[in-house]
Amino acid sequence: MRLDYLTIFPEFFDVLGISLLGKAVDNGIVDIHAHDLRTWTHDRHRTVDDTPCGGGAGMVMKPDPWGEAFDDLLGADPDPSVHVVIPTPSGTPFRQDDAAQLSHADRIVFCCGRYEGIDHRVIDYASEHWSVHELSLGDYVLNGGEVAALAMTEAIVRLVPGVLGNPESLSEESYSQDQEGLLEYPVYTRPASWRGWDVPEVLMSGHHGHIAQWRREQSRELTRRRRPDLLTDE
Ligand SMILES: Nc1nc2cc(Br)ccc2s1
Repeated sequence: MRLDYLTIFPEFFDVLGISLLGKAVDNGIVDIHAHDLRTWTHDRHRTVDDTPCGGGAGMVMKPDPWGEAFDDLLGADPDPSVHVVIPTPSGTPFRQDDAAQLSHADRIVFCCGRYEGIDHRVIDYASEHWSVHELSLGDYVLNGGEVAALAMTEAIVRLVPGVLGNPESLSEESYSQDQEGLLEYPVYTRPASWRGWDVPEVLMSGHHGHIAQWRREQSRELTRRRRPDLLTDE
């Protein structure tokens, strides 16, 4: 899997060389390239933004640098197997299913906007050539798409075979299919008693059936309280 990041702050993505994702890069599972969008500017000030047409506050990212970056990175031939991800507050919610689908992609290009956003014609042009995903992390606004791209990258890459040491742990996580899309149950480890708080007895019983039942009940109760929207049968 090749991941490209178009951004005016490429150093944001230096962190991807650390820990699990770093190992995935060292093992050749993932190939990461961060690009400074100003590479594709030609004026003395390396300008990437301009005032919004129709007025309004702030600045909008000019289309030219993005188009020239696409030309260099992707060429002009349409290829639906290339996924262009644009983090944006106005995007569709990024969910575990999106991470799962994108984990099968061979190529993902993250376009990290700043200011008031990217000239919409960039999205229109990209949509004619590649598979475009305008995705939001949640109902809040960041200063740019870089932090969102990092979060999406981790959610996607950890699902790629060979990246996680113990892929079995994936099946018991929140939102995973095996968890029926429910929130993950509370987890405990030793000591059995800590500052007056004990590990639930059932988890110390060694009775796997009872433990599985308790965990299912905990997941449903937690989901009912915190995320009733995830419950499909109520
Ligand atoms: N939640 C999000 N906020 C932002 C802001 C900008 Br500016 C660009 C992308 C995103 S994704």
